[in-house]
Amino acid sequence: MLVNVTWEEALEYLLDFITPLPRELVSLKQALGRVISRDIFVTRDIPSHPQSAVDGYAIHIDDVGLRTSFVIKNYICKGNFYVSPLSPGQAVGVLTGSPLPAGTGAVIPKESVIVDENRVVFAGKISPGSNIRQAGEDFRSGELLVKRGTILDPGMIGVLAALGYGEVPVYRRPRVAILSLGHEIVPCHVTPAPGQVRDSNGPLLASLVSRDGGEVVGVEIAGDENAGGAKKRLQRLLQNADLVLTIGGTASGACDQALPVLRQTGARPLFWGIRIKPGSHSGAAIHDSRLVISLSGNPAACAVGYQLLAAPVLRAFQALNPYPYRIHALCTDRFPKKGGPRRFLRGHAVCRQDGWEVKLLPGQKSSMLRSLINWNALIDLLAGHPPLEPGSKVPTLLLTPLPLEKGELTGERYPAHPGNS
Ligand SMILES: Nc1nc2c(c(=O)[nH]1)N[C@H]1C(S)=C(S)[C@@H](COP(=O)(O)OP(=O)(O)OC[C@H]3O[C@@H](n4cnc5c(N)ncnc54)[C@H](O)[C@@H]3O)O[C@H]1N2
Ligand code: MOO
Repeated sequence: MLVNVTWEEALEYLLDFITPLPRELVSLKQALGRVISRDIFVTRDIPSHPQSAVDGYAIHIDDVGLRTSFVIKNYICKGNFYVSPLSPGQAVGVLTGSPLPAGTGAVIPKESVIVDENRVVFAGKISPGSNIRQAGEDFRSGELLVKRGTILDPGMIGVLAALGYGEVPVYRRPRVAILSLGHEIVPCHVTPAPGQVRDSNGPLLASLVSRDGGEVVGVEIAGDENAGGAKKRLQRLLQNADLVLTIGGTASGACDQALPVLRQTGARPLFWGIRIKPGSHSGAAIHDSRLVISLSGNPAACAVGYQLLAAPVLRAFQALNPYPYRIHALCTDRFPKKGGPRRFLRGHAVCRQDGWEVKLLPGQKSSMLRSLINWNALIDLLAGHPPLEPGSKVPTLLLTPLPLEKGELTGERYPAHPGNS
């Protein structure tokens, strides 16, 4: 077992054990946020045939811009989509989206014509192709639509539905079990007795896992079970999970049981201890082909350990790029501590007109929960760093998938009312 490794080394040891999970078909209704497991091509033109863009009258190509009066041949309406080709001098009444008869050169909107019994008169100007949606103008058959490894978003789901995909091929979601090992931990709905602590890390990790595309298959607490009980619990969770996250007991105190319990299950430790703060006692082990990542019990250390170790693993299981986005951001606040190991500070990053800015969140002790509110970035301070001053540029990891391009502000959400100033 390797001890006190760098974060990069820890990550590579973990990623070396991961291959993308098997593929499965899911219904389009369940596909939002899932990762597509093979390239998907457009299977037919959209629209599949020329269509009218307006309610009006289709006229022949030879009449466009020349003739003003037409004989109404018939109407394409609900239940009557077939019409024989148009001839010069004829008009066919159409609705928005109607297929157009062969020979159509333009569609005149109905508000621009005068209808007189079986004739329609149009005195305005119209050019060839007006008000016609051409076949394939939106998507062309054979075009690459969604690349393997893409996270499906609502727009893609709309296009897949238009193409008739009832199901799509995706990578299976990683199954993740969460186990709190601390003897003092009780479920969050329980009023804790003196010395007991509500389980906040379990629900925290469960929501991070769900947000990152994982399926939470258990959130359990070993509580006051003896080591044998915790071992059995972990063994059972390992049977149904690709990844188990244990919480607490990572330091080397008398009651710290993460590493001993892992060893009792027959898991092989990969590394223990990382040269970072918080999360310095995190470790990992492998059991058959299942991974266990042991995170600190201290809430902020647990959350940072998750982002640095577990989130990349979840992405790798789904064939996504595992590494977090790195930006350089202007830090708005002071952090007085200096020196010590590489430190990850919790921050809130925003993209301003002139670049990224990161605010240091209050409550940076690893025992505190406060910095997890509005948390979307980790400021990465190298070992031996000087105090952080406002206005310094800092390497920062982004924790939520955000577009990296600098956005233009297109308007104000709540423009100031002249009377309110
Ligand atoms: N003598 C030393 N003591 C400690 C060291 C050290 O190096 N030497 N390291 C400190 C650091 S740094 C950290 S981080 C923690 C690591 O603690 P463990 O991973 O062993 O976690 P526990 O001792 O079990 O718990 C720590 C803290 O977290 C609370 N906790 C645990 N589980 C949960 C949960 N599911 N939900 C909410 N809170 C939880 C627990 O009650 C403790 O308060 O060790 C330091 N000590
Ligand atoms: O490892 Mo502790 O997480 O440094 O705070």
